[in-house]
Amino acid sequence: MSDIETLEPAAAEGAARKTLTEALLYLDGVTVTFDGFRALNALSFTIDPGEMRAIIGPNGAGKTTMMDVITGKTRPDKGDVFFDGGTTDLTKLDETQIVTLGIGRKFQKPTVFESHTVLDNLRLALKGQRRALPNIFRRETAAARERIDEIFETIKLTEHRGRLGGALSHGQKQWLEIGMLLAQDPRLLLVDEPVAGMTDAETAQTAELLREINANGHSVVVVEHDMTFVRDLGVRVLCLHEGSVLAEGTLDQVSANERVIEVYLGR
Ligand SMILES: Nc1ncnc2c1ncn2[C@@H]1O[C@H](COP(=O)(O)OP(=O)(O)OP(=O)(O)O)[C@@H](O)[C@H]1O
Repeated sequence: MSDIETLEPAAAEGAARKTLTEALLYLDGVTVTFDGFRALNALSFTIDPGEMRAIIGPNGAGKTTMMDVITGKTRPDKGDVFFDGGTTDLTKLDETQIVTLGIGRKFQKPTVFESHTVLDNLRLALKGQRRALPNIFRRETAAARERIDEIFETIKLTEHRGRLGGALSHGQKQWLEIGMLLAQDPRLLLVDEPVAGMTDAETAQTAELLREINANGHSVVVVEHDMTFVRDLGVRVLCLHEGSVLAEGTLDQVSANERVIEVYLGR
């Protein structure tokens, strides 16, 4: 056994872990190594059903790798990753199966179809209609139309539905993409730095949007560096560092943690 394999992180201050059967998402001892470098080091945390959680931490802390593990893009070397009260072992599923299970991911950069209308972007994303562009010309059911209207209300783009995706502002593209995720009705949304590059007003509106999505019953994990936004979310915060949990709690608790100040927030 090499030295690196013997290094286990200490339990983080403020950690409030649920048992396997209580948790929507359960990570225990998850380790990912790239060429001998530990991107995740015995990472353990849980997300409650219906919870929204913010994940912060310095560059290279392992936030992206953590999301890659949850979505099946990266396989852990060690550790457990379970969904839905321990019923589903995510390490045994591929990326498509994990999406089908109800875990949706929004990457940092918006990837809407720029040459299609905002409405067609959403139609394409609707469950069962994602296979090919010609699907958008099929007749929509009343239920699908109602769902599209609802999502437009939520993402506040109703009046922009006839515009081309490429004509939207950066913030509007991010909201449209969040709407496209919602069209798949995921139980858990993973959202990576949604407010990077947004104006202050867009940032505030995004916090409101995610709070509403969460209030509608979707669990949400948001990775973000913008502390004003994290404060606006008003949820429990997890700070990652060197691939494991450094601190967990309210934003006030986490930002008062000496180690978090030292490695991330600064004085
Ligand atoms: N495929 C890979 N091969 C080698 N090293 C990798 C790979 N992916 C990530 N890493 C390394 O693992 C560490 C964790 O990276 P990760 O991208 O998960 O951090 P992060 O917290 O998302 O950082 P950021 O805030 O900059 O996005 C980094 O040191 C990174 O260089």
